[in-house]
Amino acid sequence: MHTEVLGRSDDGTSAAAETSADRVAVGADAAAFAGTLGHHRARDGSRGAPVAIDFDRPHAALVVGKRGYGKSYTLGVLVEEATRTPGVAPVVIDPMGVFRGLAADAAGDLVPARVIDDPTIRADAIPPARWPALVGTDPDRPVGALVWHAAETAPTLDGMRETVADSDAGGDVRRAAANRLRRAAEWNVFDPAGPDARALADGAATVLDCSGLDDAPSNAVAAGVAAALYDARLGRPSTGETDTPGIDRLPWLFIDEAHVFFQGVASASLRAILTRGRAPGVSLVAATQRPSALPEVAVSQSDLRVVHRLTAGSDVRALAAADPSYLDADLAESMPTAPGEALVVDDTAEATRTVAVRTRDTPHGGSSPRASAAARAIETAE
Ligand SMILES: Nc1ncnc2c1ncn2[C@@H]1O[C@H](COP(=O)(O)OP(=O)(O)OP(=O)(O)O)[C@@H](O)[C@H]1O
Repeated sequence: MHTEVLGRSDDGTSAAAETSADRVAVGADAAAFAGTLGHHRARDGSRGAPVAIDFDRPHAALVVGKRGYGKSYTLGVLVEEATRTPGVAPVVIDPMGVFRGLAADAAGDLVPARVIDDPTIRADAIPPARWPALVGTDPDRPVGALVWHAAETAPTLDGMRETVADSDAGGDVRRAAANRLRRAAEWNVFDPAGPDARALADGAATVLDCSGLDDAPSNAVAAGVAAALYDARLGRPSTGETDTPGIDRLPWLFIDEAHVFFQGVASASLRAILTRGRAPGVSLVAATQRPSALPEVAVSQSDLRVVHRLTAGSDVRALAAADPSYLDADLAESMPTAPGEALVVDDTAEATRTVAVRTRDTPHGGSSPRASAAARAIETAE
């Protein structure tokens, strides 16, 4: 049965800008650069032809849906497929610790993946202007201004703390800034050695487990990793580095609970990928149950939208704002009803498809614990 590849036009090209991926694809089997998402689902519920997603060109994708309808599960399917695609470097920001199963044994082809339990970034991966917000202070107040100055002066958190200690600001301001930076040090996410874009782009998927971190340090990790991957593809040194750690593979950054990151200090780095990532070949797949909490640019810049069931009017409206003319029915009326079912809006082919997303080849860790399952387990043990 013919596989339809979403995100790719009939002649095999996509709307995305030319990148070095073109060179990789020359003479190669185009199917190797597409990943199976599932099958077409007809109106009567019957299963149609396979549907794949294009991994040859960079894309900006959204996966949305209310709790329990398969958003994280589908993100996992996409990571599995990206990991099996040559020339792609998948990196997952995992705020809930539900993608750890990607590193377990897979059914079918290997899914080479590693989990990093304590992700770190360089302090200077966060632009100085964003340091005050990161540590919860106002850049227009003396404490925030001192934190900003420290970030401009020193590339490491230790160096920033020294700058604050040595400053001639008033005692209260100095103490308050020192306290903020001490708390940031307690997050244990700042390390002058990390992350290395080349290590992240060695071909295996990397899952950055942020489940032990609050929103602010999780945002710091996402911002630092996004900036490192973007800079590496541009072949320019990340802040503070002297060499140019270019990477050949095309990074795909997968972010679950994306609203947390678009509302935090990571937002600017994610927006940069959305608006300028195609030329250097950096892709973003953002998943959220609350599309209305994303900035408008996250919806308008996405060229692939995988829509699981959504019922809140504000969320449906946020997506409908990007509703293309080729979506023939009202988005609310086209909403999938069952978990694992999705409406895929493909701007490249200017088409929508109803897809039954395939089952995971690695264990999915997202289901909520259920009392009924616990009771059954206790009964079996007795
Ligand atoms: N394509 C699928 N095939 C089989 N089962 C699925 C599929 N998609 C979802 N499910 C089932 O639905 C459950 C809920 O999916 P998932 O954990 O992805 O929900 P979610 O929308 O991400 O919710 P949350 O916001 O709580 O993370 C999964 O644990 C799985 O059992």
